[in-house]
Amino acid sequence: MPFSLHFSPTPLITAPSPLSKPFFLVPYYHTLHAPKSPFCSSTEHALTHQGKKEAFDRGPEDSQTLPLGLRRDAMPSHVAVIMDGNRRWARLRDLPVRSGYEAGVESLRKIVEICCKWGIKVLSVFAFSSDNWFRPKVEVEFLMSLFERGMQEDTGIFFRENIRISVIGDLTKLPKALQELMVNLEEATKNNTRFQLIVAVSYSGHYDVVQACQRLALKAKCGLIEPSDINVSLMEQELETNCTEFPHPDLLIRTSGEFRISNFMLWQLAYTELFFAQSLWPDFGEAEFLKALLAFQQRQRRYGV
Ligand SMILES: CC(C)=CCC/C(C)=C/CC/C(C)=C/COP(=O)(O)OP(=O)(O)O
Repeated sequence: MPFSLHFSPTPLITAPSPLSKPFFLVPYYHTLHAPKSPFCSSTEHALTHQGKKEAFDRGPEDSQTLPLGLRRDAMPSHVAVIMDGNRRWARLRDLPVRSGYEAGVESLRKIVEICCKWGIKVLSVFAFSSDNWFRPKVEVEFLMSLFERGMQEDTGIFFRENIRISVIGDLTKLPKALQELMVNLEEATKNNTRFQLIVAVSYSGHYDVVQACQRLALKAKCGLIEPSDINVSLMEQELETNCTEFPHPDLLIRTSGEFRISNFMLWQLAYTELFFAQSLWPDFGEAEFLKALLAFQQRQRRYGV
């Protein structure tokens, strides 16, 4: 099951993740609020609009616990991740490449769960770059099948947990069935407000800037705008990250010890804080994520001022 998100302590869970431990069994946690079950008690209730309002529309202040030292008031709104090192992880274990990607999906699931618990609003992940099309066909096909399964299996979790899914990139290159699944899931979850997962597929920063320029050029050609109207704000309205309230990642994490941006969100990363982790993505878990967030909270962001 590549991308079925299991959140603790949802009663429907059959195989809880380590995070489903009661808060008092997780030693470095401290309680900021009395623990209360954050999720509603029945799927039916969760799926009604009223139930959704009552059960999920909570601000970060309702998250039960934060690890010691992590400040709620300095939490990044938008975290972007370059999930690097899946194939190396598999090779190190003499496993097929696909096992690396599958382990990568599991890692993503855990990080999404943590984002929801700790009150991060948006997570963008670089799941497939424009250049990844040049990888061996069998690998590309496997990744497409992973995306397909991710968009198909147990999508009810996105409604139960009030999660919005957005996909950015040149979707026209994807298999038609996958395009449809993505568009449908985006549409179905577009009013979910607790957390937004942005999946970048067939995406590159160059692609994004070029498609935005093309749209602006078209508007100018149709007489809707003057070329001299074009400014940062108009440009940002055309970038693919116009799907989120927080288009500029506060923090970018890249795993696997590489120190590159690799053509991810080039425009949007202008003032983003960067964090490079040694772990390969499938090994990147709660402890490492916490390290990145603590480092972020130590930074002084001056925006050139
Ligand atoms: C449903 C969903 C959103 C799935 C996401 C799956 C996932 C983890 C994709 C990552 C793909 C990718 C090309 C990573 C780069 O690391 P690499 O694999 O190239 O690793 P390497 O640097 O070791 O070769």
